[in-house]
Amino acid sequence: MNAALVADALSKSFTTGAVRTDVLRDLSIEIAAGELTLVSGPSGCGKSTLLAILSGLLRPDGGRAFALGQDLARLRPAELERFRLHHTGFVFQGFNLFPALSALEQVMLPLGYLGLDDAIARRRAADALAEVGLGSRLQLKPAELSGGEKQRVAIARALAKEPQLLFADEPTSALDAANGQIVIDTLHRIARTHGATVLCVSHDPRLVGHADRVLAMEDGRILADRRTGAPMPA
Ligand SMILES: Nc1ncnc2c1ncn2[C@@H]1O[C@H](COP(=O)(O)OP(=O)(O)OP(=O)(O)O)[C@@H](O)[C@H]1O
Repeated sequence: MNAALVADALSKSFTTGAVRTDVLRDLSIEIAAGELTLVSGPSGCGKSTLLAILSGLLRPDGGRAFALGQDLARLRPAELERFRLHHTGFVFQGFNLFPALSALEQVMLPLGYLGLDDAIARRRAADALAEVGLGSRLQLKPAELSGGEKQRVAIARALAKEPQLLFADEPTSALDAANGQIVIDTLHRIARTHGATVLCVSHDPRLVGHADRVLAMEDGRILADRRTGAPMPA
């Protein structure tokens, strides 16, 4: 398999006071390139922790995490930062937008960190916003956008970097059914048309039918792993 992400016997615990919680227990999984993989499971089962380790935000206690063939533990902090800047995009539940910036400026910002010149960044950002259906909303600030539109700005911001890896943590949980549907269709289309590997963590059952593959997690382990044969979104 052409694996973009590999978890190899990952373990992770958190200790708060005298209480130790084993969050991941000897978890191994390979995530194929170019697919939308959904990690589902009850609250607290370790989904976000798995995503944080595979995206290099968090170090495991045991086992290894590989992204695009790179053993993340072997990267020094600055190298890891560069790897994440160049190869990964993130979409979070809370959108993480800057209140004072327009949709276009939000999307341009990380392109500036990548060193793109202003005109190229502007064009790429406008293209990404058009791709998520916000071509006519470029100048609006977060307060002027609906929840679904804000999440689509966040997706455009991740997409404009043209990352090989896109991580989404509960991207639809703050949205109503219709907007949640648009967001998941958009993520699915990104996986198909951009060849990006999308790893999405959610306990939203609406998402299951839209993923290529669903990993059901419980108590720090993968309990079930199934392909869904999801249709290509329109
Ligand atoms: N930094 C931390 N310090 C202490 N405990 C933590 C930390 N991060 C996560 N945990 C604990 O680890 C467990 C798993 O958390 P995680 O966020 O991975 O679960 P989840 O499946 O994503 O849950 P949810 O669906 O509610 O977001 C929880 O019990 C949580 O309280």
